[in-house]
Amino acid sequence: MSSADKNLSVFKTEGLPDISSKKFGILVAEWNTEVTEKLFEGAYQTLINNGASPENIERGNVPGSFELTLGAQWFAERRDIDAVIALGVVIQGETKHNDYINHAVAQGITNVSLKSGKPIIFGVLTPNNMEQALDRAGGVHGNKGDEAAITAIKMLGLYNQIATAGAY
Ligand SMILES: Nc1c(NC[C@H](O)[C@H](O)[C@H](O)CO)[nH]c(=O)[nH]c1=O
Ligand SMILES: CC(=O)[C@@H](O)COP(=O)(O)O
Repeated sequence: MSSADKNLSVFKTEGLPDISSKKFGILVAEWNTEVTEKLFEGAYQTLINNGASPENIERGNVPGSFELTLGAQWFAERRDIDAVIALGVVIQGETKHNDYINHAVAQGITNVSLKSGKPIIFGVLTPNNMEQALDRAGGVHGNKGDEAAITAIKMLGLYNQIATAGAY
């Protein structure tokens, strides 16, 4: 299913957990900032709209998407951070460089999530061109930042469910 079939900003909010005390790290890559800033705004506002406190959302900037993994590890190592959202836009160029970045970041973020036991959300667009990027940053296909934020919230809810069930 592609983004054309499932809008990134359309999701159910029933049954979401209380995140008023949860703390989020949001990493933003500094390449293609005309898009990454839209992703950040989407992620930030979605967290606020669903109960997060502004003082519990901490932003960090990284030079490029390749650095999202290490930034996510640094955030995840902090005891007060409950979830991390990693935002970037890697646009296909003339060479295979984008492939190497995309695979490295996807695997790296997965590894940090498994190592830390915390939700580390892959909010990275990997478009062929700028038009496709903008379509997924508040355009016709919604905002990847919205999706990343709601994914973080849902994973925190799943953790509560699983951890609570095993508490007795
Ligand atoms: N071309 C893009 C990059 N390239 C930079 C890398 O992410 C990295 O910072 C560099 O290779 C040094 O380690 N980054 C993006 O986020 N988006 C691009 O389109
Ligand atoms: C993903 C990138 O780093 C990309 O912008 C590099 O472009 P190119 O493959 O044309 O060198």
